[in-house]
Amino acid sequence: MATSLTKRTSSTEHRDPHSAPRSRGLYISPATVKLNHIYEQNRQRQQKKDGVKAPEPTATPLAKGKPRLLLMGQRRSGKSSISSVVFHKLPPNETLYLESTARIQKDSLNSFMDFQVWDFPGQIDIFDNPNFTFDMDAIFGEVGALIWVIDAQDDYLEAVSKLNATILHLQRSYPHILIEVFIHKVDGLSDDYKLDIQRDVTIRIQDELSDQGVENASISFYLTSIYNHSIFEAFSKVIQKLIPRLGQLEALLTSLCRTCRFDKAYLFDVNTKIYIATDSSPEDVASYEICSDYVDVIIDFTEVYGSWQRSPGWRAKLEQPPWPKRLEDQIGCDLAESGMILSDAQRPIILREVDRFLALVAIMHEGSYDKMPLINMNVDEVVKGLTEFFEITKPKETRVAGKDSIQGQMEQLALGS
Ligand SMILES: Nc1nc2c(ncn2[C@@H]2O[C@H](COP(=O)(O)OP(=O)(O)OP(=O)(O)O)[C@@H](O)[C@H]2O)c(=O)[nH]1
Repeated sequence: MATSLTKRTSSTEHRDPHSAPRSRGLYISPATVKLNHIYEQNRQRQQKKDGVKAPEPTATPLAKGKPRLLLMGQRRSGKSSISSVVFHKLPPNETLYLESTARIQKDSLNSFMDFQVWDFPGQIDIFDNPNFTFDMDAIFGEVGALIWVIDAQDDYLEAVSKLNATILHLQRSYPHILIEVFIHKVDGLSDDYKLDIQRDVTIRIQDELSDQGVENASISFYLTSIYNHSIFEAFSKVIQKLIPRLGQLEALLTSLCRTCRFDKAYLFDVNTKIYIATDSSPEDVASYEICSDYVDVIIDFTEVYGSWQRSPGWRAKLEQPPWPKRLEDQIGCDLAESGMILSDAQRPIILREVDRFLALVAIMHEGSYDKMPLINMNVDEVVKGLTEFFEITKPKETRVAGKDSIQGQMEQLALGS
């Protein structure tokens, strides 16, 4: 069995939102469609309430953009570190040298779903700043989720009260925005203390909001640190909320796990190690960690060997007995695949590339190797289903172009090429 996965082809780029749209700007993801719909609903509701004609949006948010995640919180709470570690693979220790952010940092991420991550400077209080008036629509109009970062190693009372003020503002004008609270830097804190902080922060926010008559704000809390997998898990859960028809992806993975008797299956965005879907079995941190480390190993391996061209002589040698077959026919699938056995539990892990951004990673049962042909067949079908799932959301012209490029990638990757 050969090991191969495409190189990191998705790019993170700093892009001015006012710059000319890219050719892929034509691509309208369902998440964007949903956001646009909510945006329009709010605009009309506001218009009815105020009795005045709300301004038509200058350009539809749909045409402008991609779902946006906004990172906010106090100075030095860890926003830039989170964005650098998750989206730019900065080693956590190197975040010590990050400078304070002075302007909004905008990252456009081209992945299985195009989205933006904005890092908002902690030194600016957007709702209480006599020196500036901000264009709230430009900042919050397309936001799918606001991630509020609280430094758990510091006095967090002020951060909580600013978060409360922000939620109250957003509830009025942008009630569709999901509020995701990262209680951050929990590394080095005892488990009991972490849970105490989480309970305290939750109660303070709920009390304040219910005093103000806000009962149904959508707020979630996560304990995070850049020094372990928790930040990737938290981001995974936030991103999943922005994926339309997530239930169908989960159903596909659940049925794969049932058919092949897998312990757990994840669909990973290989560049960020965010999992965008998993099966419905209970969450298991250890499984996520091992699968995510495995994706890392494969990516590193591929960066070294991925574009390695085999010489005709070497190829001929590989195609001789005891395996007298074309190299392409010696493997279970024509895409990239990889397998590994965990030495402690004897549970093999299977990895299969879905497209250039996504990989299916699953933990199998002990002894599953006997049933490999059957498992490969089922995995093939699920990979086909997943490819279709992401393909049908693209407009026709993007679909054709995308297919070509994926095909090109696959040709390169066809084992041994
Ligand atoms: N222990 C620990 N330190 C962290 C963690 N995340 C970030 N830090 C540290 O926190 C400090 C501040 O991080 P930044 O990312 O610059 O904070 P920021 O919120 O972007 O700050 P502003 O740009 O001023 O708004 C850095 O020294 C990081 O190394 C974490 O999970 N654990």
